[in-house]
Amino acid sequence: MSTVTDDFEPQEKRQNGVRFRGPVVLRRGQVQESTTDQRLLDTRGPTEWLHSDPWRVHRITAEFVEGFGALAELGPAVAVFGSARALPDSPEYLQGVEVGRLLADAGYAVITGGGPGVMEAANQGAVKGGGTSVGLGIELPFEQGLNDYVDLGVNFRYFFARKTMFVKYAQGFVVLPGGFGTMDELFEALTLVQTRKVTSFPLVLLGSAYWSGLVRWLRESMVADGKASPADLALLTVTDSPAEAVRLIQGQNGHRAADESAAFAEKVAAERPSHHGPRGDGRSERG
Ligand SMILES: C/C(=C\CNc1ncnc2c1ncn2[C@@H]1O[C@H](COP(=O)(O)O)[C@@H](O)[C@H]1O)CO
Repeated sequence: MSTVTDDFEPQEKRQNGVRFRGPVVLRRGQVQESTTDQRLLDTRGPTEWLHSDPWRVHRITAEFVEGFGALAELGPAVAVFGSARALPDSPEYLQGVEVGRLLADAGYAVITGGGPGVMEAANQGAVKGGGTSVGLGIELPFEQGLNDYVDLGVNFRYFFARKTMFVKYAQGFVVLPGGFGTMDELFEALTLVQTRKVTSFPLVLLGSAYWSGLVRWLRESMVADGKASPADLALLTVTDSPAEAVRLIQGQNGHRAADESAAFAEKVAAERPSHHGPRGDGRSERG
């Protein structure tokens, strides 16, 4: 028989092997060792999950609604991606802090995946620069929670809902060295720009030593083999300088985010108390 309760239960949290589901605390054998994404995608699981999928749509919708609601008034923002495994004294972490700070200086809110490594670094930089530090966390089997530098955080169960938020609320991506997660985020954005689903969306790769091998492969294999065009490759810019990365973002956005921030703040103030104004950045709506 199909069960609908799971689709409306509150967000789950896990700490030291204990699972918290709203007011419910689960220990030992009661702890369910899978995430919502796993249960949605796992066709080998008990059939109740398959029958309850139609009801799950409500929870997916709620995740979009909560994300849109939390980020609607963010103003100009840039997403920073990179390895969850970068250690605090690594060059990547230090560059993440620097780029987060410079983006904040330039008037951008900084959006990350809210996790450790480069995400934490960029959030730390945003805080240091006096900017808005945003983390869009994801429920993972080895969940670590939002890093301490996230000031505005939203936790997602579904990767696809979370990914929509990055593209919808950022004006560009700065991508530091990373693994599968970083590649996923980079190539999703590349595909959206290539197919003109998103326009004027700078994609800056920070760290030429790491990225040049990938760019070479894209040019010498993918483009050479006719699987993408040289113009598609030109959508990516590689730099070693966080300052240059921010300039590239500003250049493609056509104006300084600080100007937009001020205009946006005025617009929001004029529209209070409704708090439901448009994005105010002059860009078309995404997602
Ligand atoms: C693996 C570790 C922690 C995992 N925690 C994460 N929290 C939030 N977001 C994450 C996490 N891991 C991956 N992501 C997303 O993918 C990108 C980084 O993945 P990569 O494979 O490390 O490149 C990142 O931008 C996130 O959006 C700690 O050991």
